[in-house]
Amino acid sequence: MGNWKVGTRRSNLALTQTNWVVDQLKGLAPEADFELHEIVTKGDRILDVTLSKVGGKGLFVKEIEQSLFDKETDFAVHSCKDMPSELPEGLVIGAIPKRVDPRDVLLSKDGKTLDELPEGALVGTSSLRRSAQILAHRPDIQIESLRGNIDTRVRKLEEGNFDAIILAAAGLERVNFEGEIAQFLPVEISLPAVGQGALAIECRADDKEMLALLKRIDHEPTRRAVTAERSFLHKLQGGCQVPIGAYATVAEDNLITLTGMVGSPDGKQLFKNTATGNDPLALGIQVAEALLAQGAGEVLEQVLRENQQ
Ligand SMILES: NCc1[nH]cc(CCC(=O)O)c1CC(=O)O
Repeated sequence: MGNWKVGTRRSNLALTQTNWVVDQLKGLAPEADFELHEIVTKGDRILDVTLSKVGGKGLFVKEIEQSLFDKETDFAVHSCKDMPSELPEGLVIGAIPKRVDPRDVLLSKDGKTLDELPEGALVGTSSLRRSAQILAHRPDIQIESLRGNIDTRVRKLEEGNFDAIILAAAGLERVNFEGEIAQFLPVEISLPAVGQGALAIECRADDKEMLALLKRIDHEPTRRAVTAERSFLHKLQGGCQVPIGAYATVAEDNLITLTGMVGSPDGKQLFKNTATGNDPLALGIQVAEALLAQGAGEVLEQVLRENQQ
């Protein structure tokens, strides 16, 4: 039943994730057919500029969403953290499979941990969220921009351009680079990006047959956690260009505990709040409002002003 066209980015990580999803679906619907369509996004094309300066939300998803609207594809596999907090009218997230490790990790010369890095060490990351939190923990560290696919970033570390780099555990795990990890950063030090470690499968809102198939690989606790994180992000109007982090877990009683963070890129100001609740949307808004009450709004406005310059 069904002949599905699948939109995917072309990177090793994107293809690995897409193939993983297709394998899951084939296991559930052996008679279905899947055809991969590789799509190059703006975020893939512009590699020489710091992400926060490229501007615009959804850098890695726009062209893929267009192909869904045009019916060139039927569903698309994204890293959840690359998805803007609001989807265009007519598209929905049909499934969020079980999340893998959400943490950030440090890769370094000689396997040094964050605390073992020498005074003034050079750390590569283009994420304001990561730089804010690293600098809050180690103000002596020098941060330098680092973009590109996982392979490119690891190569730049190996070529000696940095003392350490920071990446997502999930991406490394998926492309079998875990061996390179020097340290899993505790979420108390580096709160992950919203949705980090989870996949989001997007499709047309009116495609009933597609939705019925995707529902079978949806993981309810992950969806609840990620929905709370995305509600938090949406309330703060954030994208990948602002220093915002969030991480939610779901306990056995189904209650969600969400921690949210807003920081200044220099790490001198870091606002955090944790709350527990049953309704993911309300919980996200509650944690966002707690941060705004602490003064996080001014920090976010400052970052947005600087990005526009
Ligand atoms: N921003 C790019 C991106 N999008 C998703 C992942 C990793 C996989 C994930 O978090 O699900 C990465 C690489 C990274 O941040 O290290």
